[in-house]
Amino acid sequence: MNMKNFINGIWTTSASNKTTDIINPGNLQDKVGTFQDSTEEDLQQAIQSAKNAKTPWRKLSGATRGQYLYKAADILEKNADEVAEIATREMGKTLPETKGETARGVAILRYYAGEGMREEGDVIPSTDSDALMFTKRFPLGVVGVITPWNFPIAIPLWKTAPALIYGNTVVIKPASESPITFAKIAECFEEAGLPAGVLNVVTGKGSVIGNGLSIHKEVNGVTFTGSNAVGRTIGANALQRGAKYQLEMGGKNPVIVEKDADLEAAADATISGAFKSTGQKCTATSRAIIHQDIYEEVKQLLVEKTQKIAVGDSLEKDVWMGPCASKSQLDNALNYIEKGKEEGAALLCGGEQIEDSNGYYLKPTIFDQVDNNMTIAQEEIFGPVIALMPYSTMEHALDIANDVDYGLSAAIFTKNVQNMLSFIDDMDAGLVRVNAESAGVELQAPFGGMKQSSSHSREQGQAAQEFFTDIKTVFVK
Ligand SMILES: NC(=O)c1ccc[n+]([C@@H]2O[C@H](COP(=O)([O-])OP(=O)(O)OC[C@H]3O[C@@H](n4cnc5c(N)ncnc54)[C@H](O)[C@@H]3O)[C@@H](O)[C@H]2O)c1
Ligand SMILES: O=CCCC(=O)C(=O)O
Repeated sequence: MNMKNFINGIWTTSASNKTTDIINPGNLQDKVGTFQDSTEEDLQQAIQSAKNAKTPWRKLSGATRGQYLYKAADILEKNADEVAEIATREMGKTLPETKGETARGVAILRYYAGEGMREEGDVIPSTDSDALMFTKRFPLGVVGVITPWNFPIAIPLWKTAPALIYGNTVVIKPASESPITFAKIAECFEEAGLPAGVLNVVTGKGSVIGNGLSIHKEVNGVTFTGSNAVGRTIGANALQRGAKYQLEMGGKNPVIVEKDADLEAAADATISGAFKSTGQKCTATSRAIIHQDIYEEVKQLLVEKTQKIAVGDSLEKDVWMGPCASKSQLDNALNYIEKGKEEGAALLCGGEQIEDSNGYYLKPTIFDQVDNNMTIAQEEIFGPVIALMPYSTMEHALDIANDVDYGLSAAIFTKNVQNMLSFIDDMDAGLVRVNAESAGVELQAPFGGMKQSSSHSREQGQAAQEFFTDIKTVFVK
């Protein structure tokens, strides 16, 4: 597909007359399509069209806006196989994973469609007995949405759907690795009859289009998911001009395995958390902190299970782990592996690219003898690499787990209630999971990180209302 920008309800080519190719990272002969290498002029048109559409859209009832989302959900459900296959070909996640993600996208749309009928304010008793005091929520106006490639369906939808239902209009810049996936979703909104200008899609370089959204004075709010380096700049740009912003960024997520845990279940969850989606989830497990008494046993289990992982073309049946999403993702993971070896960690398995393959395939990798000061224990790798570390007491485990700049998600495996409670209270992470892997976000619950993982806001569930609306306190007498 040769994707165009979607501006004011029309699929439009960029003023640059330039496009960029998208190549399947699992099969370098497979050209998935092209996208527009857009300019500031294209972005300006998209923002203007979102601005023109914002008052009529805001004036519709929430229930009416919800009907568009319900229709888009039905169309996405009908097109699910096509959307999932494009997503797999663009960013390399396996087909069962992208099918699951498409179903999640449908559910996100339906959840927020229902939001159009739910309460949006509180009545607060006034000190004046003759007065009525209440709060009412209002949309921000034009919202800029900047998204990564690793959840190319769910993340754009968990931002766009609440933005729209609460009455905002949207200009979205999807990641350059997975824009066609979002074009397919935009087509669902188009087919659902969404009024022109309410949703606009502009592709291109992050430094031009993403940055442009963050500095444009007509963009009232910016919601970003991606790396910390980029997020910091976007936040600073938005703050400087007084726009609302929300940043969801990286993680360095631990799993703690206590000696009383079901070790098989813990090992399975560690493998799944670390290597599903080729380790490219913000919630991926990248550190396994294991009680010293069971360390060798768990290590053995992890290595045995990892050696059985079928790595290959994500469109093929029975493949469990696909390629890295791009050459730069592969190179980045390989650099961290080299760094791990240089700093003295011991490679237990993996650690190298799969030669003779037709894509960016990396063997799932486990490191032993990792010190928490090592780079591989501190920095987000965003690839299929896990570092194992032993601990002696629960306090020690939590010290190791918390000794990083990030605080997105964390898991523990234990049968001991006191350990569970200590973990829930003392683990600095926005998502803490007990006897479950570190990845796994539910659309109806708040999601976001502590420390450097987030701007301390939350996405999804009802929490999304906090970002996508402003509150007015109304006093009537
Ligand atoms: N916390 C979360 O919810 C969450 C979810 C998914 C991914 N992530 C994080 O995302 C990262 C991986 O995604 P990525 O590689 O796409 O991240 P990225 O920061 O490189 O890109 C994210 C988006 O920002 C755009 N961008 C790039 N440079 C920009 C600039 N100068 N100004 C404005 N926009 C710019 C990109 O084009 C893309 O659309 C990881 O760090 C991962 O942890 C976080
Ligand atoms: O990459 C970040 C999102 C993670 C997620 O959606 C999940 O773990 O389910």
